Amino acid sequence: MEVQPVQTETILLTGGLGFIGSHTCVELYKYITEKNLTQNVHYKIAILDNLSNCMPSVENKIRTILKESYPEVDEKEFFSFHNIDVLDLDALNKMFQSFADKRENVNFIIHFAGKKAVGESVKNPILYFENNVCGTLNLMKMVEKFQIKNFIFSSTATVYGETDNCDEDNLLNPLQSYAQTKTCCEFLMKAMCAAHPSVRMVCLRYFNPAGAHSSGLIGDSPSVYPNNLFPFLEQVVIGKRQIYLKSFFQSYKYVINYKIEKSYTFLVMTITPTMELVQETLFMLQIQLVPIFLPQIICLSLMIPRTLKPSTSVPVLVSVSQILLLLTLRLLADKSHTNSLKEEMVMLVNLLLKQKRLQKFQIGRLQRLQKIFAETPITLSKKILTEFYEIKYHIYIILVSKFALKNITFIQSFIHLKITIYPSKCIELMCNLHCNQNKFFIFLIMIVYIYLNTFIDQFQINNQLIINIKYQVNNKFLKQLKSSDDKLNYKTQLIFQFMIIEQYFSSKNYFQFQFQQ
Ligand SMILES: O=c1ccn([C@@H]2O[C@H](COP(=O)(O)OP(=O)(O)O[C@H]3O[C@H](CO)[C@@H](O)[C@H](O)[C@H]3O)[C@@H](O)[C@H]2O)c(=O)[nH]1
Repeated sequence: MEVQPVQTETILLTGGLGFIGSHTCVELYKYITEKNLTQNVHYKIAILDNLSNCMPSVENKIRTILKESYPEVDEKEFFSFHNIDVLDLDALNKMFQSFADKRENVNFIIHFAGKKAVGESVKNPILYFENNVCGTLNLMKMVEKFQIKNFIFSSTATVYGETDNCDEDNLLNPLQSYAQTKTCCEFLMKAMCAAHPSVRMVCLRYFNPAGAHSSGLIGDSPSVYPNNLFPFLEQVVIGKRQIYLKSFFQSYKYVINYKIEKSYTFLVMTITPTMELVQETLFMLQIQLVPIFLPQIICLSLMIPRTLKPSTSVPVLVSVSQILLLLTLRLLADKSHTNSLKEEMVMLVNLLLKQKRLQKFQIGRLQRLQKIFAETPITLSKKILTEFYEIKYHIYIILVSKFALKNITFIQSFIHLKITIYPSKCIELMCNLHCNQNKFFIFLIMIVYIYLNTFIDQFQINNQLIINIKYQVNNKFLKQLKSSDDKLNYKTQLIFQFMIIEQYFSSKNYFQFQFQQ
């Protein structure tokens, strides 16, 4: 029997050292490695990046993950990095030609290289149009010249404009330069599809992606000022930046210095549903985001180090209620710290009671807490939690940790809503967030899932992971959430991009580029 020669094809990820690109690379590598074992066509991955918004070290971090995933495969053979700018047409030509010469033709491009800061795009449209549109135009020249058949484009949900209804059939309404550059690129792709019917193109219009790889090696770590809330908060946690969080219910602040260590026990989020508070928070965080990208609800998260040792390295200004809640959680998690934590809480409460600017209800609460401290640890924790849950319009999400899984009945005593999560690569990786509650909810689940995976090692989940979320919100919101329960998984505009990419690779016409106006 005649043996078929193995053919090699290269998948090119532009901007592949960036946030989404690096995760795509890792997932794709797993995918191609499986394929390479069974097929006559072998795939290689090449990353092209000009390093303008990423750390050069990401390359090695990706390699580490690849090696760990498949120790038996030599990653150097299947993964290469090229420090090239998409604006440099000569360099692009040379690179594509060199792949062709080696008979490793590029047949897939996933295009992430682009600038993405909305605020900056408004101030500097020329930079954005040049970078995003000309970069894509150059790649289209390569598509034409080297007869590349598959092109996936990292677009954005901002092409829809200020609307909650982001159906693909909607009219596009890009409001700022960033979105306009992406829309331009989409039109260019549409024109290319019309001119070259055999070329398949896909646009991914995602919202705010967030998350990190479970190895903790790669995540959203921009080299410039973070544009998203989560990398911002993460930089606070690692001590790169200071953060000033303020409780919306307690007007004073308490400065606390905690040494932030690598391993975290809990992530607690305080969510507040009004836009004013969002604005206030952003102001506090000194983040400037264009409002349409914001969810109606914003999460403030604070990660808690495994050991709560006072230190001068990272001053974090948080609200008293958060600290108390966190200490309570610590208390629940680790009985050995019970006494010292209890002392810490007592100290905190006493200290707070001495504050001059306390309001009546705050004094009442602190006094109730004082009484609670006299009780046994478990009753104490329950009571404190209950105390916090009574805060109207606040939602506390307790992440289910190893501890919590063991104590699921305890957690269940706080349940109002039970959510089942089907872990999948796609969810772990990232999903997208937009302003409506369904999506927001999925976003939360995703964050919960990502952090569980990232920070709680030995965390075993088989098919289902139940996250219990206790919340106290107004009835309307609650009803809406409940009634939308069934739709949570699929009836959203979220794009789980890896699902898409996988399907894209495996089905011939399914993702034929579609564009409607
Ligand atoms: O001309 C450029 C501009 C950027 N980059 C690189 O491209 C990557 C972009 O990644 P990052 O800034 O982390 O952005 P992501 O969060 O991955 O954003 C992706 O998703 C956005 C939509 O949400 C798109 O706008 C972006 O183009 C796309 O990269 C970075 O490594 C940059 O160094 C280039 O190589 N060439």
